[in-house]
Amino acid sequence: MAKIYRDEDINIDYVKNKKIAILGYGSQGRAWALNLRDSGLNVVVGLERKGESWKKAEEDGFKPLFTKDAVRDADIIVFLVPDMVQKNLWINSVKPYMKRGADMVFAHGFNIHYKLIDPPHDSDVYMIAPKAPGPIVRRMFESGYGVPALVAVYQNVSGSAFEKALAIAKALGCARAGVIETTFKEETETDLFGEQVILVGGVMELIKASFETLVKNGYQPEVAYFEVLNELKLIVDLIYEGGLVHMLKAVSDTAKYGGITVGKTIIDDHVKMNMVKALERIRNGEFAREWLKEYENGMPTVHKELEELRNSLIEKVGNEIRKMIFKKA
Ligand SMILES: NC(=O)C1=CN([C@@H]2O[C@H](COP(=O)(O)OP(=O)(O)OC[C@H]3O[C@@H](n4cnc5c(N)ncnc54)[C@H](O)[C@@H]3O)[C@@H](O)[C@H]2O)C=CC1
Ligand SMILES: CC(=O)[C@](C)(O)C(=O)O
Ligand SMILES: [Mg+2]
Ligand SMILES: [Mg+2]
Repeated sequence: MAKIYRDEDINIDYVKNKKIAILGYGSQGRAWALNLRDSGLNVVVGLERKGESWKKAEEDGFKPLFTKDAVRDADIIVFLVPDMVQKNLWINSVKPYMKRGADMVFAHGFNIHYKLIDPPHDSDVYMIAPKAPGPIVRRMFESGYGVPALVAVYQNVSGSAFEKALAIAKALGCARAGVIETTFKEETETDLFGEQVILVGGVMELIKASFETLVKNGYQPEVAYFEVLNELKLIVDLIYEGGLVHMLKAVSDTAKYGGITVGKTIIDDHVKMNMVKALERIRNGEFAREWLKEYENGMPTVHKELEELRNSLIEKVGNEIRKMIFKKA
């Protein structure tokens, strides 16, 4: 079994008096900046322009700086802007201004693994990848818990890159849950696989397909919404709390039998073959190349699909239902 590091295994002193520049104040950036500050670390937020993120950081009590000023005397530079943006930020606003030998830190291995960024040879390069969306990283920290994270070292010039990665993971609250060592390759490939095949892509398409099937066959959209979307969270909560058997114990025997037998006919060998194909495209770099091109063309596919989703029945019905059921009685 993989070694799981927890708070008591980790010494935060490795990053205690270092100046940490958090570049970006979005999903992960805000969570990192706030959690690290609350853990007593020296954080500065670096941004490219005085826009929404700048305002948000100020509201949270930071004094943001332009990237080049934030990195000038930083010991640790954390890249928390979108993956497709990191290369340009690195070339234009970090590399020419950073202190020699400053650490380069990532929350996902994409830019290093696919060689978009070529880090200087005298820098430690490591990663802390929280396995949760940014707002949850913050929410769990505030409630005294944490989300799990993976840490990895790509370059260890100082000899203490791994210890620093663990220290940051602890300051993020992740070692309250558990921190596991991985490589940039393993984190990048499994993270992309997870989000494409289940977390984002798979779950979304299962929800859409089952909703459409019910509605097309004459059932009320509201009934379909409760069945395939709202209750999904409640079932996943049971799996999260206690595993698959725990969930199966909570549902009826009818659901157990139906789920066990029919589930396999839905997620059949053909679907598993598609999963292997998706993994193959991640491993051979085909997905990364395609995504880079999509990004360079202005993300036409992403915009088109989001627009279609916004106008879809499941979103319209869901928006109305959520207004009702999340309103305090
Ligand atoms: N979203 C998440 O919960 C997770 C993200 N990650 C990783 O964390 C990193 C950051 O991702 P997110 O937090 O999702 O990013 P995000 O999309 O929330 O980042 C937004 C921030 O980047 C800035 N930004 C956007 N475009 C920019 C540009 N062209 N130049 C300079 N700054 C720009 C924005 O002003 C904002 O401050 C990525 O490597 C991602 O893979 C890892 C785990 C989960
Ligand atoms: C939230 C997370 O871990 C993801 C799905 O991998 C991501 O946002 O890239
Ligand atoms: Mg992830
Ligand atoms: Mg991801």
